[in-house]
Amino acid sequence: MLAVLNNYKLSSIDEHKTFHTIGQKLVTYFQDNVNLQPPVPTTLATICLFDNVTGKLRSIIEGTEITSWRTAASSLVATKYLYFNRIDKTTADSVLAIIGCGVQGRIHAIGMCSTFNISTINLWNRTNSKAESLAVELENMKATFQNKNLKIYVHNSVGECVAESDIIVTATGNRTPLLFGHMLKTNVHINAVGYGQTHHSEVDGGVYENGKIYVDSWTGAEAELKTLNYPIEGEVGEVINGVKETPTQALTIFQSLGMAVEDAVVGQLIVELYEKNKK
Ligand SMILES: NC(=O)C1=CN([C@@H]2O[C@H](COP(=O)(O)OP(=O)(O)OC[C@H]3O[C@@H](n4cnc5c(N)ncnc54)[C@H](O)[C@@H]3O)[C@@H](O)[C@H]2O)C=CC1
Ligand SMILES: O=C([O-])C1=[NH+]CCC1
Repeated sequence: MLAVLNNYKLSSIDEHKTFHTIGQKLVTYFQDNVNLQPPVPTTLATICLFDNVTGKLRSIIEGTEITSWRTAASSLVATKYLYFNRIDKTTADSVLAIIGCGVQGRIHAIGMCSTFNISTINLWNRTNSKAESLAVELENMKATFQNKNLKIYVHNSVGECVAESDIIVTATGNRTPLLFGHMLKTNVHINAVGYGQTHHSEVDGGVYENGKIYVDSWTGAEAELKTLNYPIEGEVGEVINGVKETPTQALTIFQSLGMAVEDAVVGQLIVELYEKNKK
């Protein structure tokens, strides 16, 4: 995944300076890593930054943690613009479902509950004990969440987990659909994050058929969603910029692909912070 970005600002570093970045991320996904002792993350990443004048390698950054946070951050932005902007916020009492409680499921749960007024979180994982562990961790973090009275439930089936949920995150490596239309209530937003056989493996075609699909990047979608046989409405960025209207339809899907620009910019920020603190 290669990114070239010119003329952008990192206001937390210097609001007047303009940055130029060439970055590349290498990412691997080895599902059996969880069975090692001690376990190793299944998704591992390394980010390289290159000098934009000479092309010379400038920094190599451990990118696993960056991948987790930037992926959850994209889903948070998508949820804000595709879901929270279409509902009546005064009566909003949103219920979140996390399908797959690994690294991504955990970070999405923490990010969503820290950012939005989530009253209930429903958890499901193939191995139930992992969902139970996340439930304990979230219980201990409640004081830091927007809604301090958050209710946390662990479910034995995906259907039970999503039945009352408004916002759903799918973050498994499942190669066949787990989420079907008949399981969903109306007015739901889905963040489809996991990569199985394809990016759209976790969600059944019937859900895509009845929903409005948004992506992080058209370029990514052209390469990585060739087998998705349903129309894509637009990029989340196009909704943010007002090029596309905020959806009013009840079912929206953010098909998360992951963008190299996210990794390159966060990588650049970390290098700048490192160099600033060295001085
Ligand atoms: N869209 C994006 O930008 C990104 C997507 N991903 C993808 O998200 C998914 C999750 O990544 P991580 O949380 O890092 O992995 P992880 O291995 O930490 O978590 C995956 C969870 O899903 C469960 N799971 C795995 N295979 C399953 C299956 N066949 N059926 C049901 N449950 C299953 C596991 O029990 C585990 O708890 C992966 O497919 C990964 O490739 C990861 C990073 C970025
Ligand atoms: O953007 C990314 O890092 C990934 N997308 C799918 C798996 C990892």
